[in-house]
Amino acid sequence: MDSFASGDVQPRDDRPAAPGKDDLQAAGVRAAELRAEITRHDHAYYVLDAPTIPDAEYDRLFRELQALESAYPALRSADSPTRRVGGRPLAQFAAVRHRLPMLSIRTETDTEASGAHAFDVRTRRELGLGEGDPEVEYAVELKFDGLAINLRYEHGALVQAATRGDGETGEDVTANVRTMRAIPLRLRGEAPPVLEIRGEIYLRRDDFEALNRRQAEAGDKVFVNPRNAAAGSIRQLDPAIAARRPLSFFAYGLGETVGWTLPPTHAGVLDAVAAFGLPVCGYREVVRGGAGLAGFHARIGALRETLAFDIDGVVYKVNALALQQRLGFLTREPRWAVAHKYPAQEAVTLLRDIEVQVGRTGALTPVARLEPVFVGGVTVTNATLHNQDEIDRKDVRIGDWVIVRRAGDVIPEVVAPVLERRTHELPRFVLLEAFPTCPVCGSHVVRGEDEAAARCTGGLFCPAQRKQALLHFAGRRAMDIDGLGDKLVDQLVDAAIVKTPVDLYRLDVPALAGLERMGEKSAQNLLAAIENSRSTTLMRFIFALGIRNVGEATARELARHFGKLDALMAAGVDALQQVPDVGPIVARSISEFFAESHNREVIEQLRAAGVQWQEDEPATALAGGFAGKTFVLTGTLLTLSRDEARALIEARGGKVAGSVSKKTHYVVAGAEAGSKLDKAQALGLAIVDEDGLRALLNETDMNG
Ligand SMILES: NC(=O)c1ccc[n+]([C@@H]2O[C@H](COP(=O)([O-])OP(=O)(O)OC[C@H]3O[C@@H](n4cnc5c(N)ncnc54)[C@H](O)[C@@H]3O)[C@@H](O)[C@H]2O)c1
Ligand SMILES: [Zn+2]
Repeated sequence: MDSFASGDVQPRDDRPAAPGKDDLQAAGVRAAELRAEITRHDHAYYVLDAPTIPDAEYDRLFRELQALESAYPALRSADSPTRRVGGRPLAQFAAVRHRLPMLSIRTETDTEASGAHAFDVRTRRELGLGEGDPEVEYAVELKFDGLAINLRYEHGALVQAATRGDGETGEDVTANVRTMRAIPLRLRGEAPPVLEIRGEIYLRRDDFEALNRRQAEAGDKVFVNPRNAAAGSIRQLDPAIAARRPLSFFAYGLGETVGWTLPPTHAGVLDAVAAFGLPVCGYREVVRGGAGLAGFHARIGALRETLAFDIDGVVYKVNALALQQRLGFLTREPRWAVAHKYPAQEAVTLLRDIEVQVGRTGALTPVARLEPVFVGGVTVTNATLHNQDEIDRKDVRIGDWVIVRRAGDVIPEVVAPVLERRTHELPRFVLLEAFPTCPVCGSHVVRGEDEAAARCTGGLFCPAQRKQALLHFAGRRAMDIDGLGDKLVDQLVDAAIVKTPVDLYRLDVPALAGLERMGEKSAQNLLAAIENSRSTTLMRFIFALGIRNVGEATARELARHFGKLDALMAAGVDALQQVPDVGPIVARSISEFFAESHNREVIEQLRAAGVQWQEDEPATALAGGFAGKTFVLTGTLLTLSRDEARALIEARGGKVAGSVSKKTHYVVAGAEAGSKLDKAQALGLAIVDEDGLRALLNETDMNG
């Protein structure tokens, strides 16, 4: 077991009375380990904008080191990460020496209201306030999850924008920041000679998702979270790229000011900053005492998920600037402010296994079985992996350490594997290999080219799909069983009275009598409706089967084309594609459905139970000469309109498709044929002109 998993040490404020020599030695070894580890993560996070562990894990390491250093003062060293802010600035940017250092904020424990009260108690103590003294006033705001920036305005004009860097020296990112619409190039109103405004550059969640979609489509790097996307956008060298990134900004404080009379409170400062034309977040208040802080923490916690942007907590600041001055600073943080975080939404744990869940429509969702982990306020043991594409994209494998995310009431998900902790090669997970058959019903599992999900094909039989299948079967446009709605289907299935549609035809009054709110009269009505449905049409019956991709219109065409159910059930993919509107995807769904023996059994049982319809002779095509042949029409034909050409081809059993693919048999090219012709040539397809088409038509007519 390595350091992340064992990093559960809580900070200790009181030192042990007399640490033994061995303790000190062990603590020294651990502290050195932690420093190396933290330094590595600092680099990944601050310099590369690409962290490899969740913040909560990092915070745990950091607190453990702080606790060790406070317990064993001998271990303190000036170069410890606990003494420093942020990371080293990148050398590609010009260095900016901050007039006033840009610090970090102390973080209070994330347990309920205690963090709020602890800060209030400490502040009162440090200000020397006693019990009789009034409550301290605090300005409270959100802790935005982005990147700190210092904006320097001289005589109202933006002259420089700098990152925090290591707190003393930041990076000059003026050119990039100038492209941001949220940041005014000129202040409104009467501006002082020097005014430095500090705030956070961040990305809204929707902007972040759109950005990642664009990145993925362009084959570019996808960002882990909005914070890293914002930091990566500001800290790159081409302002044209920064200009295309949808960055937002909130001001939360000041740097150097010259020639400006400051308002007496922090809240007043933010009002003034807003009046200068900078965005200031509306979620801020002035409250009193620990209870006031705790109240704000709870209010924001409740609406956190509904915000348009990520926050990781709230920030409490002593409101009066005079008191802020009295409190002053520690090495890396002011004494007058703390961040009070919310329970972490991400954690690292072991992926023990991948199982699948079968949904109401037969879709198989891979589910991660996890070593239990506390995240987002609850213990999580399962998380969704969505589908095979997501597993491939994230490259998640059984045996990996994975980052798990649980935000609000959202289903926990596996975000990514921690690749650096994959110590030996693990096999890739392939859902169709792990689950060739449905774990619920044993029917075979398929995955269409058109969709991300793998599916159980046993639609009529599979217990997971039972309710959905019965509802569809009984629907008005299907078997039209009046009175068989959601509630009744739930009752019948939950009481195991009905498993497949066949069981409907075996119901009687005694079986129904036991159900809640089912009187004798309604039982009889239902039975009459079921009885009525025994006599139906082939089209309704086909539709009622609930074959994927087969709607009412397709069911009608199938019934017309095949005339008999057995002919439809025996048809292969090619024969199915002769039916109007049936393309390869629909043909595949149909043939997979009938290939599943569980479905065939249910159909046989339905027929045996007396479900019947009128069967017809198959509709015959004029001539079958073009059967199985796909044509694409392009350009203008001389004597035929497109519709006429199409009708002639279809009358002979051929199909006309809209686009050229490897599966196209003939491309009919008229005058001014464009890209379709180019593509046909590139694919080496048979290309005919209008005369050629006529010749083909004649030929089939003679042979047919
Ligand atoms: N995952 C990793 O590998 C990794 C590595 C390093 C740091 N981190 C994370 O970075 C954070 C520590 O970094 P930090 O020192 O920048 O501290 P911090 O981000 O927790 O707090 C200081 C920063 O908060 C920001 N802030 C947001 N809203 C504010 C407001 N209303 N008022 C004032 N400031 C506000 C400012 O940018 C300020 O610089 C932690 O959350 C830590 O988990 C993670
Ligand atoms: Zn199944």
